[in-house]
Amino acid sequence: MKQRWSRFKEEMALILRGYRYLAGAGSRQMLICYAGEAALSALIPIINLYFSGQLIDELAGSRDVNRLALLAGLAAGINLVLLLIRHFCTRRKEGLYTTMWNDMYMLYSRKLLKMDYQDVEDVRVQEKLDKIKQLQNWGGRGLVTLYWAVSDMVEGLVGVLSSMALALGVFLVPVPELPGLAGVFASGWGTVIVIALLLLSFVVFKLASDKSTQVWDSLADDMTLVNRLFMYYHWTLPNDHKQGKDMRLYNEARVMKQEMDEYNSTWGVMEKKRSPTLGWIGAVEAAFPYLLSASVYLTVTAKAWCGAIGLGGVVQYVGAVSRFAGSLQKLVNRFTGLLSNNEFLRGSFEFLDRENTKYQGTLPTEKRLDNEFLIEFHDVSFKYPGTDSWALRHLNLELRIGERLAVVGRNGSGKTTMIKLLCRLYDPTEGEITLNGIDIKKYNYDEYMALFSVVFQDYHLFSFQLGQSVAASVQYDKDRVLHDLKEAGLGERLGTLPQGLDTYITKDFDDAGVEFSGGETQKAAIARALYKDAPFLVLDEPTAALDPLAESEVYRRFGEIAGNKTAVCISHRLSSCRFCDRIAVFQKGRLVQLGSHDGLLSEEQGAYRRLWDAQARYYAQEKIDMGGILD
Ligand SMILES: Nc1ncnc2c1ncn2[C@@H]1O[C@H](COP(=O)(O)OP(=O)(O)OP(=O)(O)O)[C@@H](O)[C@H]1O
Repeated sequence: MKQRWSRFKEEMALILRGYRYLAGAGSRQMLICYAGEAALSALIPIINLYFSGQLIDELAGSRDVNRLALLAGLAAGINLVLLLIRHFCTRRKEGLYTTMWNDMYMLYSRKLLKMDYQDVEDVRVQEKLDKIKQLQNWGGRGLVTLYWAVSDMVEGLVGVLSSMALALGVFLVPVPELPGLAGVFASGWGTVIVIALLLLSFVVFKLASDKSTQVWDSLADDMTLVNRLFMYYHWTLPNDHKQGKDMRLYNEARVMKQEMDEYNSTWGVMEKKRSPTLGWIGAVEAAFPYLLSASVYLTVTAKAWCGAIGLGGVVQYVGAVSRFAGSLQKLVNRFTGLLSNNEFLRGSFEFLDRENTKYQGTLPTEKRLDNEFLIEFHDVSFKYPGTDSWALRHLNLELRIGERLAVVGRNGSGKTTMIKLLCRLYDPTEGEITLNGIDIKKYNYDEYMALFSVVFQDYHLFSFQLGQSVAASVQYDKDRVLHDLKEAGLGERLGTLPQGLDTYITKDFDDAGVEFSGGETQKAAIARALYKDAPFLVLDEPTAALDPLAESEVYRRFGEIAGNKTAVCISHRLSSCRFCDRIAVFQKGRLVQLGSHDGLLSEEQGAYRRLWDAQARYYAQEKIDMGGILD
């Protein structure tokens, strides 16, 4: 018993935590409006029942005009005031509705944005979030349940208390002894039967609610993958125009159809599994309030039959009883629903409470105008979480101040991984990376990140206005943005944009937006890195999408663009490496060569020489095939 009580207290504490969370997330007003509207919705009919009973008794009895007028006036006045307040709450609530959903989604997106990057990439974390969203959108479970529960809980509670107050009289009226069933219900036994049914209802509601929770939860596990496929096939693929070309050229609609058929049959099986159980649970839940009402109706009828209560009393009590049954069902249903929802609430909090495990240092980074920052990799090795193979092994490397370092190597040799470690998106599995002699983990993470401007291979520009995208900010320095766009080679194109920096990239938010070509988008991404003006400039395949002239321009002016920054450039175009001070050659996760272009070329058996020869041969062949057109 003690254990049950402490379990119950735990459950209640979790529900309260949920409400505090929502109120803290900006939904306090919304919750108050919900509660106000619900309380008045329950109270108004009860007040009307009371006045109806009084008016009928007066009409059937002394028919005093003054008292009739007073009762009618009071009823109308109270109704008017309460209806106005309720209307206000409803309107306000509707106005806050969008904000509420915004707050709800923001809770999760804010958490994702602050989460360690390695967790965001982790498919298990993604699955957890998918499950939360799926339960929220389909079953209305999790935090969102607390919103809907406010209405029913308050309406139910106010309804139960007020109808009990109104109906109490029927159980207290003294009655003469009556024969048969009427005697049972008119006597104290009627009250006992009502109370027994009431208690039984609680038990049945709780059992039914537990069962339905079990069904939902087991389905949620099964459905997570199906739901992801659903979103991918029905939403991501058809709606992302960038996928449209491949979809058509490779007739991928065929694959989609097959997958959708598969999905539909899985869905059908799930539905079949769910429907009967949830159906009978609903039927049992609905039956009990009716049994309860029937027993009170019998009590009222028996007492009215023997003349213990008048016509007005019958209207008042019958009305109160039916409201009581409805309110009780609502209250118990919602309350047990809230308790069973705790299972999902726990899932939401597990996600929201997930601690960042990445060590958060406190040291501020030095603010150096001379960019005297020295980064060193000390015997660094790295495995991606959940994998057994080393993506990087025993890396020792120094990024010298102000130097231009090119990083080359075959696909999968660990180049991008090195950049991810450099920016602390991941921490080394072994070894350490230092900045000016201190382990980078000890620095304040945000300050450390501020040292890097990176253009990743899979860079992403948001569909904002061009100026805002480059500055990554709503307010920005226009002259600097213009300068950096020109530096990145987008100056000429900028002149053709009717709205200049205010032009939206893509048509997602504006019909007049521009769809940049792949190369133009890459130039804008380079401009964004330049605008950040961090001491380290890291470019991962920065010219993959550029035309030959634009590419040679970027490399020719690489030194100028990088200024006094330390620049790291990953590239498969080895000719571009000639512009760099040193070249690091990676092979199967290891740094196998490090030196200048000329030095590395002179090592005839070296990896760099092999890569160079392979590429040079290709260009020489192309030159022959094209009959010297390129000369
Ligand atoms: N998120 C990840 N999870 C698990 N393994 C990964 C992940 N990202 C990369 N890898 C693996 O790590 C190894 C190194 O990948 P990395 O992206 O660093 O190669 P790269 O040299 O940049 O290749 P490329 O030239 O193709 O861009 C590869 O074997 C790759 O499959």
